[in-house]
Amino acid sequence: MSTATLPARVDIVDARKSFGTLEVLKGVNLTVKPGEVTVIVGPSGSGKSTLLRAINHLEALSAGYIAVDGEPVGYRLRGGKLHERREKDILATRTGIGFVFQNFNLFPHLTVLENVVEAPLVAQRRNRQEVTAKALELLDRVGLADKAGVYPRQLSGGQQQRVAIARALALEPRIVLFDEPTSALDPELVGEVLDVVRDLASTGTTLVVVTHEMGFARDVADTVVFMDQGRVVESGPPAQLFGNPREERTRTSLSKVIEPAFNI
Ligand SMILES: Nc1ncnc2c1ncn2[C@@H]1O[C@H](COP(=O)(O)OP(=O)(O)OP(=O)(O)O)[C@@H](O)[C@H]1O
Repeated sequence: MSTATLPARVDIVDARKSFGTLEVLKGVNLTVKPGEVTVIVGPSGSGKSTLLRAINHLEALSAGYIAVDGEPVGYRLRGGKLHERREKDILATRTGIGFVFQNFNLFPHLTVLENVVEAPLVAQRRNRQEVTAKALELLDRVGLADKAGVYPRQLSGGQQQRVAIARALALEPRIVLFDEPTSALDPELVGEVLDVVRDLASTGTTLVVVTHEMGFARDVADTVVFMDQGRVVESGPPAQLFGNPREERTRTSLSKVIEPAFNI
């Protein structure tokens, strides 16, 4: 295995983010261990997506930092101080991080195969033949080998999201971030996407998943992180968070899902 595909570790250190006067992240500290699945849950507006986007530097933090394998995202450590990186360097970091968006974000004018090969060809300047072979392999893995030549509009939401996952994996990322990957889907399509994420989790890639799917959190997460109002209230194994939380706020918020999660 090349070092490019070794699972990454993420250290989030006192992460703060404000939009104008709205403080969305109020000092988040969290470590994501290599090869583990970390699932972030919490009420709407608690800052989950903002935190996830900051890992990929789609949002710049107002203070604190996030390091992927010890390297601060978007910044360079020099003389004990953080200096902002150039856009070119940020893009290079980003290609080691796969990101799956809520709304798939596929290019509508490109075929499925073209969507998957675009980033490795353009951002990573890899060999077309090698990238195409890998893309076809990935499409097969997400159950869409027969859809390589069609356009996103010809696919269901679940299929589009599976293409988006194949596209993220084509970058051979050290970590894949999922931002509510099933929330734009009809209920009957949620399972097919979660199955692909489950399969990926079993391969030992570092995954960070923001989701409202508590059954998924319970079954697949190594660590569940409960966020509320811009802070991590509590994190730990699913059995602790859902079954025996330390914090009253976790219990109150997750109590609605504890029963369904454990009595299936
Ligand atoms: N670009 C932005 N400009 C201004 N406010 C923003 C921006 N992005 C997010 N916010 C605000 O930050 C807060 C946290 O948003 P965020 O999407 O991180 O929460 P969340 O926990 O992921 O919520 P949800 O579960 O509803 O997706 C919300 O009040 C949101 O309106």
